Amino acid sequence: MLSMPGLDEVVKQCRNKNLFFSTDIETAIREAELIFISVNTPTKTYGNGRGRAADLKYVEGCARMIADMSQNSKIVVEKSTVPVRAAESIMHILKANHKPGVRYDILSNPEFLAEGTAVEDLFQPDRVLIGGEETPEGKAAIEKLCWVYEHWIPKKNILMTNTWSSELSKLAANAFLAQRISSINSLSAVCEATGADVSEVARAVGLDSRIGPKFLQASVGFGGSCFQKDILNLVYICEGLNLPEVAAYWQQVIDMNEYQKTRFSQKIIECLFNTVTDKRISILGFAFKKNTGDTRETPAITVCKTLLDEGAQLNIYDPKVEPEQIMGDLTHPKIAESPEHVKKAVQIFSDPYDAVRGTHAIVICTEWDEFTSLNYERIYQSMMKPAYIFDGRKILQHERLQQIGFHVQTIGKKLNRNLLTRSWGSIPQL
Ligand SMILES: NC(=O)C1=CN([C@@H]2O[C@H](COP(=O)(O)OP(=O)(O)OC[C@H]3O[C@@H](n4cnc5c(N)ncnc54)[C@H](O)[C@@H]3O)[C@@H](O)[C@H]2O)C=CC1
Ligand SMILES: O=C(O)[C@H]1O[C@H](OP(=O)(O)OP(=O)(O)OC[C@H]2O[C@@H](n3ccc(=O)[nH]c3=O)[C@H](O)[C@@H]2O)[C@H](O)[C@@H](O)[C@@H]1O
Repeated sequence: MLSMPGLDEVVKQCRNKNLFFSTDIETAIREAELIFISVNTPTKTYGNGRGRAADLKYVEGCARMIADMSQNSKIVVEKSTVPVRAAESIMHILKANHKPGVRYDILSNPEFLAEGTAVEDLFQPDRVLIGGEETPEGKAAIEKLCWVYEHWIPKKNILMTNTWSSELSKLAANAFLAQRISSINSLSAVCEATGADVSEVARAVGLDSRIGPKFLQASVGFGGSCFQKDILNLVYICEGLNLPEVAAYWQQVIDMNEYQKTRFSQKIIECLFNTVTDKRISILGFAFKKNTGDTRETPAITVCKTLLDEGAQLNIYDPKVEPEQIMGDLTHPKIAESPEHVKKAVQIFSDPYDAVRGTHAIVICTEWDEFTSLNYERIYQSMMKPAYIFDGRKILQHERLQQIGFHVQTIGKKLNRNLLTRSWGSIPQL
């Protein structure tokens, strides 16, 4: 994880008391009673299941290390997000390297924290989930892990299930969360075409206690290292289980997200008189959400790529993402046909006012709080005219911006007083 408010304090309090960092893996494994495997499980980029299945090579690497180095019994905890029945593969590796007197129990204990609120989520999780075998030994292992959490979490909030339910629940939780975003984003297109306001719709729908208000914020699309990866993994599993209808159902959540990112990007081009060639556009925010410097699967990449492919020049500002990261993402072989072209067309700024000066349009890609309190009168004066703002996160005061003179477009709301377009559907002809 790249950034975590509150983590420094926790580390300062605990370091060298009950928290020790070491690269001596052998000793660490030998001394541990419980071992958490928390390594990355990215989408496979090669071979069978490429682009969809979870790559378990790092998890397998850990299992082999544990098998090699253990001299007494271990409880191995799957903390990484894994496909259903991954625990079986881990157990297979551990058992194949059996040593006398060494017994392994595998538990699934998926992580539900979100980036930016990780420490908060750790202290006050909605639930802790522990899955294990329904044998006396399995139950004893679950109790041991439970005991760790009970130091700060009431036992009633610790849910115990069988291993496969626990593994699947993690994928299911992410799929449900992403599905809500895709659902509201699909309705944002309907709102723009009809005059309904997606925020009002989300509020009205979310007040139904059976639905609830969270995760109904329409946006340029969801990003982050997990939603897409985990749903692709779920789809892959369903296909492997010969459940094509179920696979297609969840695939649609990803497809809708792609549609939303593309729709927003195309809207920018349409509004800027159908051509952005040689126009300079400022991108405010590059992280996949606020309070993190993480750019994995950030929708900003799609927006930037689309504009760059159309010949635009970009000024990019993000308060937390390192310039090398932004350039690396945009020149990645999967994104850029010509990295040299991208390097010439993109400038990265450390000040938002410098980033927007002289540009034709501002595109908000991340909901950083600081973007709401910028001096937009000053910004307007410094921009090319007509000056456009595309608010992909619905965080700005649109009427106020229109009073200043901006042409404003956002997600899920048809804003009046735009020069040439009334809705995302109408393409101005020059
Ligand atoms: N990032 C998040 O907010 C959440 C992540 N998860 C899951 O947690 C897992 C880890 O995610 P991230 O922390 O984001 O990944 P990450 O890629 O940021 O970190 C994983 C780390 O594991 C290290 N690693 C790989 N193999 C290793 C080995 N054999 N020994 C020691 N270290 C090794 C990598 O070098 C890397 O530093 C994934 O399965 C993810 O789906 C679950 C909930 C939230
Ligand atoms: O498995 C994981 O890695 C984690 O994935 C998500 O956490 P995270 O990706 O850190 O961030 P979220 O807050 O869920 O946001 C994901 C994306 O959805 C977008 N989003 C979120 C909520 C919303 O209403 N609308 C919306 O567009 C965010 O801007 C962001 O791009 C889940 O929320 C965590 O519970 C889970 O543990």
